[in-house]
Amino acid sequence: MKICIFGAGAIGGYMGAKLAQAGADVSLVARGPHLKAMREDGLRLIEESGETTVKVTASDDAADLGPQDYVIVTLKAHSVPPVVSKMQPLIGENTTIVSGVNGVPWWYFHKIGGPLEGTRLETVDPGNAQWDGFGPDRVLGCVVYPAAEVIAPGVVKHIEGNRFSLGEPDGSKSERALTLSKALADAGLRAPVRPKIRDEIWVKLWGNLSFNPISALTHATLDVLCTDPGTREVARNMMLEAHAIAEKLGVKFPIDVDRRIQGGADVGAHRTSMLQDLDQGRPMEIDALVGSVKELGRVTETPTPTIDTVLALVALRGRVAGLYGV
Ligand SMILES: NC(=O)C1=CN([C@@H]2O[C@H](COP(=O)(O)OP(=O)(O)OC[C@H]3O[C@@H](n4cnc5c(N)ncnc54)[C@H](OP(=O)(O)O)[C@@H]3O)[C@@H](O)[C@H]2O)C=CC1
Ligand SMILES: CC(C)(CO)C(=O)C(=O)O
Repeated sequence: MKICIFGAGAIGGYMGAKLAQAGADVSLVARGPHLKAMREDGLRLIEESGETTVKVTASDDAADLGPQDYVIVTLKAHSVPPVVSKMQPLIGENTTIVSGVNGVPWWYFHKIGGPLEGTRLETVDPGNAQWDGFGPDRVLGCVVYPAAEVIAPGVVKHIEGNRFSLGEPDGSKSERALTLSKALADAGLRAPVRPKIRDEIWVKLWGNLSFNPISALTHATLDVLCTDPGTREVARNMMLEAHAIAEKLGVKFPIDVDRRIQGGADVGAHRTSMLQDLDQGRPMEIDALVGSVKELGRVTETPTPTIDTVLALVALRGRVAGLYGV
């Protein structure tokens, strides 16, 4: 079974190293100095349990790797649409595409049923690049829980977590989902196949939607922004607006907003990924994490005044830094 990880940075590098260590037939698509280092010296993974270096097949050209059984996309959300055409050599008749990207996935309304079936989302899939270029039937949903970082070219530091929840858009326990789940489990990762992957997407999204832009605007860590009375209230209002949208879409939340905020506070003095991107001059994932929820507000005719306000502020912050909308 051939697995290609497209965008093998922090998350893709972590997953790729674990799969390679377990002897899976895995290849990585990356670029720049990180690719060069992985090719020359292997991929080094630093975990709490120790450090390992594994030899990997890596390229910046999908044509070197050929058709795959699974392509796991671990790019930042805004990096995917521009590379859909570059990914075509990886896609054969039965290739499954796993979307390991934060935020509202582009395939959200595929096989959801009801009047919104097939709705496309411009914020995450401008011009329908993924919908048309991959085809939604290939997609297996994924919620990424681990935290990791590329700390030097060719070196990935795992911070915490090993769960990649998988789920079919129609909720079925398909053969392709179970097969990938087993391959990931054999590599020491947790990959449960969920019947309602959208419910899990929303619980994760609750945090990314609110904590990430608030941290980028205030430079506060999670423990601070989740407990400061003012920013906690902003996060709470954003989450309640998102809750109203999600409920109209049939989502059932297993926890309430206060528990979700407490969960954020418990993570401690963590700088969210959006704040790290701002600090390090990398494009910010604003559309996938915040703009997409505003778009879903319009789709479901749900008011999103707090989300709109925070989006306007963080979008301008990103533009002023040259890291958004350029
Ligand atoms: N990191 C984390 O802890 C977590 C991340 N996530 C989510 O997972 C997704 C991936 O994030 P993360 O792993 O942090 O991102 P990274 O930026 O670390 O990884 C993406 C990698 O893809 C490379 N890349 C971009 N474009 C191309 C291209 N055209 N060809 C080849 N390589 C390319 C990037 O290179 P370059 O650096 O040169 O741009 C980078 O190495 C995001 O949606 C994120 O929100 C979710 C949970 C936690
Ligand atoms: C902050 C956290 C843990 C949840 O919003 C996260 O996923 C991120 O940093 O992007």
